[in-house]
Amino acid sequence: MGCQQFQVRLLWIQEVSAPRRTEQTGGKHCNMGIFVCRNSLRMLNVRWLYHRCLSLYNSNHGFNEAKIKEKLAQFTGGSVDLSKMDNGIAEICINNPSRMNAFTGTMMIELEERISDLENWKNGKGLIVYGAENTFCSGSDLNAVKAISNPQEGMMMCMLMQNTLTRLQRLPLISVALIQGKALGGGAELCTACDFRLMTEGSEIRFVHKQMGLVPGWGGAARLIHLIGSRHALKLLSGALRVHPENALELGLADNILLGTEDGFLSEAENWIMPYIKGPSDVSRAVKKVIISGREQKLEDALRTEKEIFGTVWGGLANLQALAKGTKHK
Ligand SMILES: CC[C@H](C(=O)O)C(=O)SCCNC(=O)CCNC(=O)[C@H](O)C(C)(C)COP(=O)(O)OP(=O)(O)OC[C@H]1O[C@@H](n2cnc3c(N)ncnc32)[C@H](O)[C@@H]1OP(=O)(O)O
Repeated sequence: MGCQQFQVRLLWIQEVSAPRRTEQTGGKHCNMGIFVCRNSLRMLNVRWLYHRCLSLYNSNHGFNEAKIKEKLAQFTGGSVDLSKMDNGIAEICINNPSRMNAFTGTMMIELEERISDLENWKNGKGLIVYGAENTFCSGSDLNAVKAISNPQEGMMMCMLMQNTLTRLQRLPLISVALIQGKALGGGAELCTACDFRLMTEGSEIRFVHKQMGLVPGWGGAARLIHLIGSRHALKLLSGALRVHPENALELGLADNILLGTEDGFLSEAENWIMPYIKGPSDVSRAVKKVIISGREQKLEDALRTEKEIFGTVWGGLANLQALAKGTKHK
C-alpha cells in the first residue's frame, strides 16, 4: 500500500483500533508479554508512519523541514494560541493583531506544533480557528515573504504550510473557521482547510494572490475547487474578488452568517458547532474519519476504510446504550 493510500487508514489504526485489537488477540492464544512488546513496536512503527504519511511532503520530495524552520525562526512576532476545553472543543487563535494577524515565520512553526498537539488530543471533538481582535488573517507576513523570495525557499515554506493545513483538515475534529474582518491571501487559504466557515457581517474572504503576482500555495486553490467547483474558483482567483458573507453563502463557501450575540462571536460559533459534536467523542471522531476517507480515497478504498471505522463503533458503549434505551428518531 502506498503512502497516500495509507494516510487515511492510519487515522483509525493509530488510536481506535489498536486498543480493541489488544483485547481481542491478547487473551487466550498469545503470551501476554510477547504480545504487548510486539504491539508496542507495531504502534511505534504506526506512529512514525502516521506522522510521515499524514503529511504530503517529506525528505523524499526534497523537503527539508529543519532547514526551512530554521529560516522561518528568524521572522518573529505574534503567536498561535491553542486552548482545549472540557467540552471537547479546542480553539486556535491566530494572534498578531498589529499586522492584521499575518503569519510570521515563528507563527508558521507554532501552527504546526499546535496541530501536532491536537493530533494527540484523544478526547477532542471540535475546533474553532479564529483571529485576534476581530479580524481573521491577512496571509503571510510580507516582511518574511520579502526575505525568502527565492523560489526554493518559497517552495519549502509552501510545503511546510501545505503539510500543516492538510493535517489540520485531516484532524478527527469537526473544524470551523470563524471569519471576522478579513481573510486575505494565506488567510483565505487557511479558512478552506476547516470543515465549515462562519462569517460575521462585514467580513470578507479574498484570494489576493494574483494581485501579488502569485497563485495560492498553501493548498487553497485545490481545496477551493472542492468546495465551490472550478468555475467559481477560477473567478475568485483570477479576479481576486472580494467574497462577502451573502455571496459566500450562495457559493457554498460559507455555512452561516453570524449576527452577533451578547456573548460574542466565539460563543456563537461554539453554539453553532454543538449539534455536530454532540455525544461521545469516539462516535463524533468516527464520523469525521468516514468523511475524510470518502473525500480523499478512491471509492473501493474508501468503502474498506468505512467498514474498518464502522467496526470501531459497532457494539461500542454508545451503540449498546442507544440499543438498550430503544432510541427512537421521531
Ligand atoms: C501563500 C500565501 C501568500 C504568500 O505568502 O504567498 C500570502 O498570504 S501573501 C500576503 C497577502 N496579504 C496581503 O498582501 C495583505 C496586505 N495588507 C493589506 O492589504 C492591508 O494591510 C489590509 C487590507 C490587510 C488591512 O488594511 P487596513 O487599512 O485595515 O490596515 P493597515 O493596512 O494599516 O494594516 C495594519 C497594519 O498591518 C500590517 N499588515 C497587514 N497585513 C500584513 C501582512 N500580510 N504582512 C505584514 N504586515 C501586514 C500593515 O502593514 C499595517 O502595519 P503598519 O506598521 O501600521 O503599517
